Amino acid sequence: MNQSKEQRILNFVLQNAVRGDPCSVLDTIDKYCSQKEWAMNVGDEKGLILDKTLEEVNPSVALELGTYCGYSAVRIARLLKPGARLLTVEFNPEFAAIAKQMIEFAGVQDKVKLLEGPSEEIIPQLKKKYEVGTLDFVFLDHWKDRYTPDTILLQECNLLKKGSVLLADNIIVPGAPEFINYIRNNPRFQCTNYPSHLEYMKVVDAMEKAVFLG
Ligand SMILES: O=C(CSCCNC(=O)c1cc(-c2ccc(F)cc2)cc(O)c1O)c1ccc(O)c(O)c1
Ligand SMILES: [Mg+2]
Repeated sequence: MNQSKEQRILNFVLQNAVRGDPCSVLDTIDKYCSQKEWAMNVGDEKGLILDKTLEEVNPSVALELGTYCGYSAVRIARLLKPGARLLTVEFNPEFAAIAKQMIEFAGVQDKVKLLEGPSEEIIPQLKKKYEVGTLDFVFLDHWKDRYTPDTILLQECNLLKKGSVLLADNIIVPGAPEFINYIRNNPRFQCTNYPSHLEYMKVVDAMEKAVFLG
């Protein structure tokens, strides 16, 4: 059976990146996806916005919604302080299997817990089943029409505290208009827009940061 694009990306990393070196894994994925096959990783340009936000927040507990091949999980985990951890949620079992191998090859598996299933089922389990108190940082990069309901669910589950930071990918492409309307008109969030480009393309995109005010 012919391989999926995600399997081809993983194989290219296994054959060309340095095991245990997260930066080498990121550079290798970016090289493949800009030169051979486009894929929906946050990428190198928006990845810098993710890096800067993480350096500001320096989270102890981070959540990612939408793991895909594990590019942003590796990107986040490489910047976490000792003892900090990332929980990443992936709905698609094929993507989760690829991401698991990608995370292990990069050597960040001790910092990352990959949770397979729909975010709406996993978020309500975070406190009891995954021993989460509150989340310092949340990266939204899954179905764009889930950004708003999952942000509401995070609040309902008391997973956000004053100062928790949400960072959302793809504000313009594919777009998350109802999320932007919700979060910018919600007095409990302080929002900042970061113009950028769609990964590996000249197409305009943006990220949105939203700080929970408590
Ligand atoms: O992972 C998923 C769903 S698929 C990945 C979402 N991401 C995108 O769709 C996505 C798409 C594009 C893009 C595609 C075609 C274009 F022409 C242009 C842009 C770019 C991105 O950066 C993206 O992130 C998931 C996880 C957990 C759940 O609980 C759940 O329900 C779902
Ligand atoms: Mg994205």
